[in-house]
Amino acid sequence: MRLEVCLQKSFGSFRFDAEFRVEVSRIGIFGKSGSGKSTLVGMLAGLVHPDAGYIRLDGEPLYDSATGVRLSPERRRLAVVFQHAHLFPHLSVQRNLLYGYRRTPGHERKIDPGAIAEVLNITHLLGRGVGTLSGGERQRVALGRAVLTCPRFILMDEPLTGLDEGLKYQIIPYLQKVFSEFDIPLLFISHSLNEMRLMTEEVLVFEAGRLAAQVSVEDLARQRMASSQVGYINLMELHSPRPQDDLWAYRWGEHELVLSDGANGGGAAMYELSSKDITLFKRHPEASSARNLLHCRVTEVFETGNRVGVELDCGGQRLVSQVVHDAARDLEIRRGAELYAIIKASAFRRLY
Ligand SMILES: Nc1ncnc2c1ncn2[C@@H]1O[C@H](COP(=O)(O)OP(=O)(O)OP(=O)(O)O)[C@@H](O)[C@H]1O
Repeated sequence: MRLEVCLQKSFGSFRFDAEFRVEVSRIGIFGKSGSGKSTLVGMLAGLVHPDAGYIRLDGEPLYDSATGVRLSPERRRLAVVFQHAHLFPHLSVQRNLLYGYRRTPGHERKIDPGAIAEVLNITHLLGRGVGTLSGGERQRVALGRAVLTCPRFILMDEPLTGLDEGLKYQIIPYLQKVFSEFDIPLLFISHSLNEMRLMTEEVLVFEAGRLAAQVSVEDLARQRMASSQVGYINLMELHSPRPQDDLWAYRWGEHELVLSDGANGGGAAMYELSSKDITLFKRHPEASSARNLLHCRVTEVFETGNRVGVELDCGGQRLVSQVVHDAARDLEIRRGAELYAIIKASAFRRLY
């Protein structure tokens, strides 16, 4: 997908004014409350009328103030999923799901309703009224309904905000599966960095209606490290745990990691580990209460506020740690240096 945008819009003293071009299929829109994220979504979807500018999708103008093109929301063939699912309360889950599908011309219907219901794990809910659904189930139905219209891309405006942490992380694997299996481009709005990292590749950062940066999601995570209380969050997908005393052992590249919070079921689980919870040693420490001692090599050193960010290669796996400048000097941290990283079993937090 190629999306080219140049838009201006004023609401009283607020002015949105941005120009960008993206060619990846998972785009993030990141920014504080009031920075203009929903205004952009509204203009892309055709729900908010811009003052001037253009929107081109794969070269086709959806809006162009210079030539007078202004496609209606239906003709843009984009789908929007909002924070609140906006399901039709008088229709069953099945009829909600099929609402857009039935209105989509036959030759554009590329996705089987049964397949999407299965991926979203809502097959058992099809006969139910939507009033009986949990928040997470409602969002899965809303996403299914959007996907079944076979849109050219899906705009998700803070779809997980308002759900509690546990529920949010239960839904993310479903979202990931939908977007990888059905190959639909995604524009995902959130002010959660973790959500961005799990859902997108490239991020447009908005500040007060202006595009402040267009960066890879990894660069965004590093840039935010200094201002975040939790530093850099290492996201680690771990598989097939093995019980070890009352802890869990996971193979991780050439190493084995020992965690106190092991996943039941044995499938893939996503963990987060803060850069602040990794202690570095220059030499092998003889004994430690921490259960994880990893031999690693420094692959990159970068400044992050008044700390030094240290990217490590730990037996083929990547980890980002952080130290103060004095510690970086004592440890003689530089690219290629060999170090030991120590991590407590309790430092890993399971997301899903
Ligand atoms: N229809 C409108 N009329 C007047 N002002 C509006 C309208 N829509 C948005 N605004 C203003 O435009 C600014 C940007 O709003 P917008 O909803 O785009 O921000 P946002 O980044 O999506 O915020 P949030 O994260 O809180 O949803 C805000 O100051 C908002 O009050």
